[in-house]
Amino acid sequence: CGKYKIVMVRHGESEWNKSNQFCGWYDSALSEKGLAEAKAAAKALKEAGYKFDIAHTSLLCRAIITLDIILKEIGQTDIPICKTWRLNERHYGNLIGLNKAETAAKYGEKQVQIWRRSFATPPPPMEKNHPYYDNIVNDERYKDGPKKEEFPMFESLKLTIERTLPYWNETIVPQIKEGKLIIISAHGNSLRGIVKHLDNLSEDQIMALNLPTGIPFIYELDECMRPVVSMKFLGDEETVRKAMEAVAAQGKAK
Ligand SMILES: Cc1ccc(S(=O)(=O)Nc2cc3c(c(O)c2O)C(=O)c2ccccc2C3=O)cc1
Repeated sequence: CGKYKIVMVRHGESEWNKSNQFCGWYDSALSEKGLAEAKAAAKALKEAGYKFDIAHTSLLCRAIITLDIILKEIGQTDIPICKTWRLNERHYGNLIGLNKAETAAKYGEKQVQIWRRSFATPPPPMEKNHPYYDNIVNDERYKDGPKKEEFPMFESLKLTIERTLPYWNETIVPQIKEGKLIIISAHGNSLRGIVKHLDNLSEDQIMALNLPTGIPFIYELDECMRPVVSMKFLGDEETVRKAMEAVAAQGKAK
């Protein structure tokens, strides 16, 4: 087995996921289903009996509340919680708030297909007249970063990964090496950045990987931070089997 372990979990459905709207840095709450997914993740972690030393999460409440539900369930609400914009979901720019039909109507099906398949092509920047511009850009939760002049108005998956990995390498890895048992509660695309890095996945491989929501997974790492166990899902047999099948099937999807 590996020298080190780390637990990660992708938060569940948000209200804007439910209404099929691009969410990104908009602070959409967990839906009832998303809360239930957090509770299921919490039960799985309680079963597993991990004693965490520290937790990391984003500045968005859907990830923070998922973490809170987990820590309450396992009776570890006293551990330090580090919140960082670097674990935020990808910033979908001017698409934030649009649903599928509005996106296609505004930018065309062809452009949607290009964005859908690309690693480095960003969505259009959020404009000053965007309905949620002030809500996001002027939120005081960003007082400790990113700097005003570097505040993203859009992110490709590439840009998202490039701002998540420094946090992994400079903050989380040293804590793992100190022997801390860590839990990360974050988002589909920020967790993709960590998984891509750990398993040395290609751009195509990581774009094909949609992490299941509300199912904690473990990485066991050797002393050089190389995975000896990758993405081991936690939960009842049925949940774990379905998650593994879902991830395996994506890898094959052409
Ligand atoms: C809110 C929403 C819009 C479009 C869809 S989709 O059925 O067309 N599928 C889809 C669409 C996209 C994407 C996607 O993964 C997807 O499944 C993207 O990743 C994406 C990234 C940056 C800009 C635009 C997109 C994007 O339009 C699903 C949900």
